Amino acid sequence: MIRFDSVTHAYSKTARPALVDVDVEIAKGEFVFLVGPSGSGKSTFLRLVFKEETPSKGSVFVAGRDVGRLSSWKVPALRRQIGVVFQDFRLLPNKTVLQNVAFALEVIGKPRSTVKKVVPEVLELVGLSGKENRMPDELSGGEQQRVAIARAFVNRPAILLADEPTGNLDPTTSVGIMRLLDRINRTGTTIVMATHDDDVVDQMRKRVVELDGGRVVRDQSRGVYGYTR
Ligand SMILES: Nc1ncnc2c1ncn2[C@@H]1O[C@H](COP(=O)(O)OP(=O)(O)OP(=O)(O)O)[C@@H](O)[C@H]1O
Repeated sequence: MIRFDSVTHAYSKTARPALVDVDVEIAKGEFVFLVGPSGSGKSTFLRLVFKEETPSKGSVFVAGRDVGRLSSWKVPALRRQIGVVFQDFRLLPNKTVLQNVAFALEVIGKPRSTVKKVVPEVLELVGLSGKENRMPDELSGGEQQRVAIARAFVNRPAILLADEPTGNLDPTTSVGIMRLLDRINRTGTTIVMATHDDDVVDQMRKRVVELDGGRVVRDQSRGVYGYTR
């Protein structure tokens, strides 16, 4: 589903590369944690999948396509296959829970009847039924992240990328978010999650890819967090 083929990426010609000669293959339906010290290249890895950045060398394949060579008019179609969740939720503050999730479908031109049907379904899936009309600032951090996950998943993308999704949450709330991501993964969605959350990684026992200085230094199935910060 995702393949990095000798990928090196530098943000500028003079900068030290953020990723160096990375070879990673992620199959459809896998759940992968990206771990590593701050600045090791985790977010850069995710940005390359999403084509927010294009590799300086090597190729990134998503669903069989070399995303570095994708023409710009095809990028929206690529991004429709990928949901993204961030540490800071990034909800639209002036829209309700329902409107935040519906908006993700409206911008890609889904008919109103589809929006009306699928938004309540996904809000039920993430455990937010009954809170449809709240504003983001009337929700807890965990609930806000559930809205963000609903928004990322409402279009049923093949891939969900999560950059430190539990970074702003307390441990108990984080467990709930991880259960939700696990449930989404069980529907067949491939998940790649960058994290510093050692408890989460150790509890889930999924594949762990560790980066250090932009290089892959460990790739372990049913892995643990495995290094001290
Ligand atoms: N937009 C950018 N422009 C220039 N350099 C960048 C940019 N984003 C990241 N970098 C550099 O690339 C390297 C990798 O950064 P990246 O954000 O991928 O690391 P990370 O592992 O996600 O870190 P953290 O855990 O702190 O989020 C770092 O040296 C960083 O300073």
